[in-house]
Amino acid sequence: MPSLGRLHLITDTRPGRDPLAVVRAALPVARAELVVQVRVTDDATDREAYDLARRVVALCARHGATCLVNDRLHVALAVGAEGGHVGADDLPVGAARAVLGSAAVLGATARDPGTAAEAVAAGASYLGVGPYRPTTTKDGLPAAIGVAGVRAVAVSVSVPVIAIGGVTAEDVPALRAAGAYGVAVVGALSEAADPARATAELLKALTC
Ligand SMILES: Cc1ncc(COP(=O)(O)OP(=O)(O)O)c(N)n1
Ligand SMILES: Cc1nc(C(=O)O)sc1CCOP(=O)(O)O
Ligand SMILES: [Mg+2]
Repeated sequence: MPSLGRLHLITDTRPGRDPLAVVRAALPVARAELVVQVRVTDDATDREAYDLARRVVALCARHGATCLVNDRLHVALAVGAEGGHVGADDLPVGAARAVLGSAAVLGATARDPGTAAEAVAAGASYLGVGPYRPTTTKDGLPAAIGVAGVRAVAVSVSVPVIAIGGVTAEDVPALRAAGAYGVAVVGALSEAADPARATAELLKALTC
């Protein structure tokens, strides 16, 4: 299994965004520390997801970065992505592992230690833990879990914890101190005036 990057960039599904432009800006800066998770809206077609993921896989390969596909594991397999990410509404973690195979990177969403333990036992190779803060990027999330919620999961598992939800570079020291291995962001890069510079700031905070 490839070693996991610490900075996870999730593609922005909101209208008017250009996810590939953000990926292109972040890749040369973060290289192998970057994991790009291709996430599309629920109403996007599989063909749309495939076309985006295929392009991201090609870009990541040039820079030694990792591409994962959110939810749609058949798309991950079809484009040759390194793996995928699943949550409560997706395939169960054990089924996702069976689909992707033992060598794949498989992320699972966990908001508490109990769910985290189940996900790891079922084959998750990392956990997405949040929402750390309230965020406007995604609707329908439960209340923010804060540093304490991230720490509660991080101390309970042996796989990397990736904190998600409203994360900025300023949050990274506290999240690392709480045991997070890395962070996943949408807005911190997609909304940045200079996504390459924002990538460098996040990376510095994650690796210093
Ligand atoms: C790194 C990371 N953590 C959590 C999530 C959320 O996944 P999920 O709960 O399945 O929700 P959707 O992203 O599918 O809407 C994630 N994608 N990545
Ligand atoms: C896709 C996603 N999942 C979350 C969860 O907590 O499950 S938070 C989130 C969006 C993260 O975007 P931003 O960095 O802009 O807050
Ligand atoms: Mg999901």
